[in-house]
Formats: sequence, structure tokens, C-alpha cells
Amino acid sequence: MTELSPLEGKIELPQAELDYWPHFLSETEAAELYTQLLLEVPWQSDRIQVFGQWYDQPRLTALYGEEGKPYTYSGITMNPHNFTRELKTLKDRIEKQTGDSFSSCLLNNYRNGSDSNGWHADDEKELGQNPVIASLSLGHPRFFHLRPKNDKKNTYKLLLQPGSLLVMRGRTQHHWQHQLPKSKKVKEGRINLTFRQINHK
Ligand SMILES: O=C(O)CCC(=O)C(=O)O
Ligand SMILES: [Fe+2]
Repeated sequence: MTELSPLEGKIELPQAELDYWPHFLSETEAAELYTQLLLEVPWQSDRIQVFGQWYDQPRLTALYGEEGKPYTYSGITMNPHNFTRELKTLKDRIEKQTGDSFSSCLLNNYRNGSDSNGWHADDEKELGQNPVIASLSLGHPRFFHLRPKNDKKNTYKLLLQPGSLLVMRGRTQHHWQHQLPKSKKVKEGRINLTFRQINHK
């Protein structure tokens, strides 16, 4: 496993387009936002089916966006809440930083190191041909893994610090998968916000 250095700027991987801002939010801003979201977001626990068996997804989630337009991914249909003032302000700031626009925000709450998000690419049709995913991290640092779809043993890892912003764009989702693996020793929580452009049919 190769560790990527968390310096500001482009992360150079073949057939990927990744931008990284380690200090997009200040430490204080990140800590305040973490506490606020933990308390105020209507977190839900989704059930997923794996080889015919039903399980609780190993994290809590919430979706914000245009109300009334559901979003389906990995067999789960989510109904979005209206953007709060705080999340709309955050979306505006991220749009300014990245130069992209987003319609929705999917939040993940990893309650401790036993919560995780398995290998996947964010390649649902609704995200368009070359999706831009802007991912803001809060709470306890956790490793994020990336691997090429055609060379799955060649895994890279990046420690996502609170307040950091990682953007995946271009053909990244065509050629790469990512995951947030379990990290058994971690007792603290992490919240991740992924801003996306969801084009409803
Ligand atoms: O928690 C993370 O950093 C990754 C989240 C993710 O990949 C997703 O929600 O699609
Ligand atoms: Fe993802």
C-alpha cells in the first residue's frame, strides 16, 4: 500500500483527477460543524442486501437536495431533506473553491472505527458521464483508499483530516474505486459530506 502525501494541490495518479485541500476549513470551523451536524442531522440507518441477506449499513446517512426527488444508489432509495442555511452556505463555499456546482449532499456518519464504506465507484447514471464529487471530512481522521479497477492489489491510502476537501473529477470513477475501511482502534466518530450533481430523470 502506498501512502499519498497530504499536501495541497493535485494528487497525481494515472487516469484519475484528484484535488486536495487539507485545510479547507479551519480546525475550529471543522470542530464546530462536526458537533452541529452530529446533533442536528436526521441520521438514518439503511438496510442493505448482500448475497440475499439483509444487514444494517455500517454507518448512518442523510441526503440533502431538492426535496421530493429521491436518489437511488447501491439499491437504497433516499429521500432528500431541504438544504439548511448552514449546508447551503457550505455548498456555496465549496462551489467557489472547486468551480463546480452541486445539487445534493450525501452525508455519512461513521460512529467509530467499526463503521465503514466498502469498495465502490460513484458511477450511477444520475451523476452523469464524468461526475464531480467534493468530499469534506470532519471529526476523527480516517484513511481513504483508492485502487485502479484493473489492478486491484495496487492500493493507495490518504489520511483525511478534519476540515480537508478532496475532489474527484474527470474519468476518475471510470478507472478507480475507493473505500473508507474499518479502523478497529478508532473510538471517535467521523462525518463526511459528499457534494454531487444529481440529474434526475
Ligand atoms: O467517507 C468517505 O470519505 C467516502 C464516502 C463515499 O465514498 C461516498 O459516500 O460515496
Ligand atoms: Fe464514494
